[in-house]
Amino acid sequence: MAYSNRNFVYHLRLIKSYFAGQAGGDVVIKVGIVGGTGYTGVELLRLLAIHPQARVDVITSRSEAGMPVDEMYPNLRGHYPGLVFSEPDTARLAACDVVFFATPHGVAHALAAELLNAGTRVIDLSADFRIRDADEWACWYGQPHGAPELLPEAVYGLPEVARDKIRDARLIAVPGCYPTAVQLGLIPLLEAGWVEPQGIIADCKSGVSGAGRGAKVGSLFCEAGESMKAYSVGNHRHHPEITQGLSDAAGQSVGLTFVPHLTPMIRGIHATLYVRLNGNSLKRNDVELQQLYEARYKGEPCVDVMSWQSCPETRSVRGANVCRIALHRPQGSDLLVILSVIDNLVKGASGQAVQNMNIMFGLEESAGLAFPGLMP
Ligand SMILES: NC(=O)C1=CN([C@@H]2O[C@H](COP(=O)(O)OP(=O)(O)OC[C@H]3O[C@@H](n4cnc5c(N)ncnc54)[C@H](OP(=O)(O)O)[C@@H]3O)[C@@H](O)[C@H]2O)C=CC1
Ligand SMILES: CC(=O)N[C@@H](CCC(=O)OP(=O)(O)O)C(=O)O
Repeated sequence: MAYSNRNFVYHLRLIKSYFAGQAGGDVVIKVGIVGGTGYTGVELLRLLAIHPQARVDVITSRSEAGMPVDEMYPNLRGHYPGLVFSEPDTARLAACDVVFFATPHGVAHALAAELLNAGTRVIDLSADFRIRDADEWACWYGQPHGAPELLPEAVYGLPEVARDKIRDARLIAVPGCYPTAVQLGLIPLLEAGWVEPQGIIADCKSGVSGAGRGAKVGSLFCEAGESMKAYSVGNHRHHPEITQGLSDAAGQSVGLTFVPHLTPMIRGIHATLYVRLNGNSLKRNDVELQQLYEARYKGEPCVDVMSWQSCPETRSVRGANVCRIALHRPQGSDLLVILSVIDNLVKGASGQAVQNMNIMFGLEESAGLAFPGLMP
């Protein structure tokens, strides 16, 4: 196949960013964000405000075009002088090194190819490229897949699994919030083959910001502020995404019951995961189980394996790009309970997106992300 001009531009940018990263540093990554007024969009702005090597050049909103960013979000006052929301404009976005899509499903389908062709890398926070099979995506998302030709090159951006692929990727599908908490909680056991791959139960609780900023009756304070409810029992759209990741880890298809709940907190995901040890692994003691997790996540900057039988709190990861995990084995039974917590807007979305950007551009993986959670 002929080496096109587009490929040349892309590889030139890649080489420049790689060497700038190796040089330790003074590279400035030009960032565009599509969907800057939503919760994941403003979280990207908060994180990138203190990022040492990124500069937000373009931020879009159709409804707030013309509005200064720090007028809409006063927490950003002083951080983005002169930055104004603008209508999505592909030419301006294509002048960026990387564009984040913090938009509803379907938007990245429509715009990603043009940006990639211009040599801009794309990090999509929506589910547009998370499921490998276009027909399965269409089935769960209720619309035809808008860019099936891009699926083969899309990399599922869970750094703890796909770091090497992320490094060279042009198009990243940032994992969903529930899928991040569930996969990180279960991957060590599934990779090791120590648990029954059928009969996995993921009982998950989410804060209300998971539903986005758009006005919805279910997100009103009077509806969600002092109440808790399960929803989409057995048919949530994250089911195929979680199953895909867990099956990859297990090397065979897994059986999963996934029950999400809406809880009266603003941020946070708490996943309580139930699995049964299989045949030979029944003999494993608590120390071996704990060591499995500690070894699997050794050196991972964004995963914290807590001590045996700890109870991680969502507030301990509030605002932080961390997944905290703890293991329990009730009364020495064959049942293991794994607790996994993240902030849905950080490790579950925007923080993980920035982590991917850091890897793609050869920066320190936790650049701009190494701060603790907010307690109380
Ligand atoms: N909230 C969360 O915890 C998580 C969210 N995600 C995913 O991230 C994405 C964004 O979520 P979230 O920030 O919560 O969503 P919001 O509803 O809060 O914000 C959506 C943003 O997209 C813009 N937008 C909407 N439609 C279009 C369009 N057709 N073209 C261009 N821009 C558009 C909106 O601005 P405007 O209409 O003014 O253009 C707004 O800025 C979603 O796909 C979501 O599923 C992933 C993980 C966690
Ligand atoms: C509380 C709540 O409503 N959560 C959302 C999931 C978060 C989200 O935006 O989904 P993606 O990760 O697929 O982008 C939901 O259940 O639909």
